[in-house]
Amino acid sequence: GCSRPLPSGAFVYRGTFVHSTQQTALQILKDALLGVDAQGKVLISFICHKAVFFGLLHSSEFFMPGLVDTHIHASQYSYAGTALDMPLLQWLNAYTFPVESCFKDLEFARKVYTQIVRRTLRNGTTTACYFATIHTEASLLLGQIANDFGQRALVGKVCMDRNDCVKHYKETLQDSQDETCRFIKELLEKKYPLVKPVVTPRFAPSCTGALLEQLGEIAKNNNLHIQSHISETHEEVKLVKELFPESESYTDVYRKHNLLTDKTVMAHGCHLSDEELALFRETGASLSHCPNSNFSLCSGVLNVRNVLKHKVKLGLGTDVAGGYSASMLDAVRRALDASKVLTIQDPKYKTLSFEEVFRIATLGGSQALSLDDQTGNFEVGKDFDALRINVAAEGGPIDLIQDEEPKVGLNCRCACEVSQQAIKYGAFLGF
Ligand SMILES: O=c1[nH]c(=O)c2nc[nH]c2[nH]1
Ligand SMILES: [Zn+2]
Repeated sequence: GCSRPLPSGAFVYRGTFVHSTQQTALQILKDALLGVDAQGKVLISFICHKAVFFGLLHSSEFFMPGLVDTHIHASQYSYAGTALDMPLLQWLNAYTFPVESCFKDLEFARKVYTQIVRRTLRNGTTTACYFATIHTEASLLLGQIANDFGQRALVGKVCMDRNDCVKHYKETLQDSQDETCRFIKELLEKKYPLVKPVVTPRFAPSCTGALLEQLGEIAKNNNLHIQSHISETHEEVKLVKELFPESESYTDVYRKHNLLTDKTVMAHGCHLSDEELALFRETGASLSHCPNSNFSLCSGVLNVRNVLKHKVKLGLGTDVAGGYSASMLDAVRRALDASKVLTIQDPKYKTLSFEEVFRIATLGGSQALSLDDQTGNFEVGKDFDALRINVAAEGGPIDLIQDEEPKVGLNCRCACEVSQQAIKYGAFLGF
């Protein structure tokens, strides 16, 4: 409350704060105060407080939570923006597996991983859930680079013991299991404060049932996160049916092998049935919506409204390099486009609002990764994981119409104030 003194080392910011809560998709708090303790935790939020030291924001600035990229292939950054002329299964064989096999070379890995971590941070991604490759050393290096740059990250060494097309890019069952254990052990031993391992079967078609079984065990025994892909294209769903005839659905394949938990995030899910979404809800597993990738590879359009109706946790992902952009701002725009495509097809479909997509990109992502005790919004006790946005930044990508005294009756926008329009257009949609 107002009368309690701030602990030493604490800092108070004053200005505009924009974030999401469970109740409100987009809350804009003007001239608010937020206290941060010496450990970087939010101490008080949005209350009056007699504090001496202010970090005062300019009127054209605001704070928002760091963006959460719930699905990105760090190893595919080198060919982002190219090679989008094939459907998923051919695309993997023609482009992805040959490039990923190059990460045996640690110097190549260092170059690409440094670039992607730097780029995503510059784009405002303070939390990323990464796929690396099958190579343990390079995957450990990605963890080290994320830690060095101060990005919160889940890092996955990819597991795959089935690959008929690019024969050298796969592991034996034993190697995949042993190397996954080594990767987890060595990454945890580094005690990076923000970087954790995630158990990463590539997707069901790349894994034998025996490997999925082992990975489910490893995740359970070490209480780890799990990530994979699910139901991205019709062709893939059909292939999974052929490869796992004993399972009732694609989702059932993962469930049977203990890979659906409340720390699981599955990318895509474009073609999941209502029964499968119910399984996600029951197990607490989440989905990562990757609209740029879904459009670029012509995979499908996720019905986000239906996912939300089933109360399945949902985040946004760039899915580089199926998605050509490493920016979560692009993911926000593409998510709005995807929703509008569904409304064009069926005018009764309730289009997602910008506010809802903002929440999915921040709070939703943190929930999807089960990191919402640490990040996602400015609730007390979470890390102060924030972006400081200046919509009037010199040389910035947008123009605000300046008018120091807006005239009544004219629709003037004043650059001296962070308006709803500036937040929406300036910070997200305008460039
Ligand atoms: O978009 C995708 N990118 C990938 O690398 C991949 N692997 C399996 N399924 C996949 N989907
Ligand atoms: Zn992917």
